[in-house]
Amino acid sequence: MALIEFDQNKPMDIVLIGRAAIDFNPNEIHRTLDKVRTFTMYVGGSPANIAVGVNKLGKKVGFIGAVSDDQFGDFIINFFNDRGIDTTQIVRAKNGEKLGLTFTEIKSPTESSILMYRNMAADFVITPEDVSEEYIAQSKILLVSGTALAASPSREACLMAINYAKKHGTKVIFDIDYREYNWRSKADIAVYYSLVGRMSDVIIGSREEFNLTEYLPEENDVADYEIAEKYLNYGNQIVIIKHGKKGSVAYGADKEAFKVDSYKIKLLKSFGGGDAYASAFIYGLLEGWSLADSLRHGTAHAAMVVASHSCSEAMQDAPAIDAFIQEHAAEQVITPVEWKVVL
Ligand SMILES: Nc1ncnc2c1ncn2[C@@H]1O[C@H](COP(=O)(O)OP(=O)(O)O)[C@@H](O)[C@H]1O
Ligand SMILES: O=C(O)C[C@@H](O)[C@H](O)C(=O)COP(=O)(O)O
Repeated sequence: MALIEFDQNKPMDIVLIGRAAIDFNPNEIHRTLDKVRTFTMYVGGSPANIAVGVNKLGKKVGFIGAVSDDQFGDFIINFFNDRGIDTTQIVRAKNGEKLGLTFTEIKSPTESSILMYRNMAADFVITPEDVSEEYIAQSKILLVSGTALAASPSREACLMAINYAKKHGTKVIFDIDYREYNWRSKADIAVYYSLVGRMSDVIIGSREEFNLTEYLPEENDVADYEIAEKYLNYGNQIVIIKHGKKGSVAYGADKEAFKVDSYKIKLLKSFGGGDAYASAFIYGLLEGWSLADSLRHGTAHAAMVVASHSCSEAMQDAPAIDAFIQEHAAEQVITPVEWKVVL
């Protein structure tokens, strides 16, 4: 019995609301950004990466967002259109707002960082009026990406989208997706993240992101399972807490809990894993797989993408992920654990 039952009469598999942006990843690696001369330009933005990932896995994907009215906005829309990702719900910023740009830094074989240029970001101009109730009603899943809650009217657009999803039985996945830029305060983060977390069906976030959701200091003694129980009690079916290269823990409403180790790979960059994880995990849910199989697929996909130069263009299809899992069959990454496991 799948943890989450989807309405198979809904023709769209997932619609995502949030930012589409651009990643400029350095071609010269293992040096600081000020020493880089050339970059490769990729579609970026966590929800856009997830959209590309779920699309690559063969699912029907739509995107709700706002992009700049310039060549960078064209790049996003053309990239999505070329892959069959529906762009009918993407609007153009009207007052010169710019597409978010992320300059990534691959400092060393183990250390990366991202530098975001998000002044007058176009993705924040999506309004509640831009959100179509009918569009959301015909999708099995709505994914809300947390950074879209950082400013209005994008914040209200997300809450409107959630209202439509709850009205029409569309499952809500909250990818916490914290980016420091644009938030007024940590209190605002806690207000909006916890609000959406009380309305979602699945929450995915790093432990740092859950600390922000709970308004906890970085150093605290709250265990993962305590946070998970809170959001399961609000009605979530699954809570996933990611811990970087240490892996993740997952808690199901059916009281199953799993510790998930990372696969051993040659790391190229430490970002991109979360979006790959989310896309392949969601694919597993849509396929009706067990929690464990969906977690394995997400973890394998994450490993493949952190070993690659791109995020969006490194997303894999199902046969490639299955082959990776076979090649790494000796690594038993999934362990059923006691509910109160501490990573
Ligand atoms: N160094 C690594 N080697 C292998 N897998 C990794 C590594 N870092 C992250 N991952 C995988 O990517 C997933 C998400 O990474 P994490 O950093 O927690 O999220 P995010 O990328 O959203 O910040 C992890 O749960 C893990 O499965
Ligand atoms: O989310 C952004 O705007 C930056 C992303 O495009 C970038 O690829 C990245 O940081 C990936 O995010 P992650 O998967 O959460 O590490």
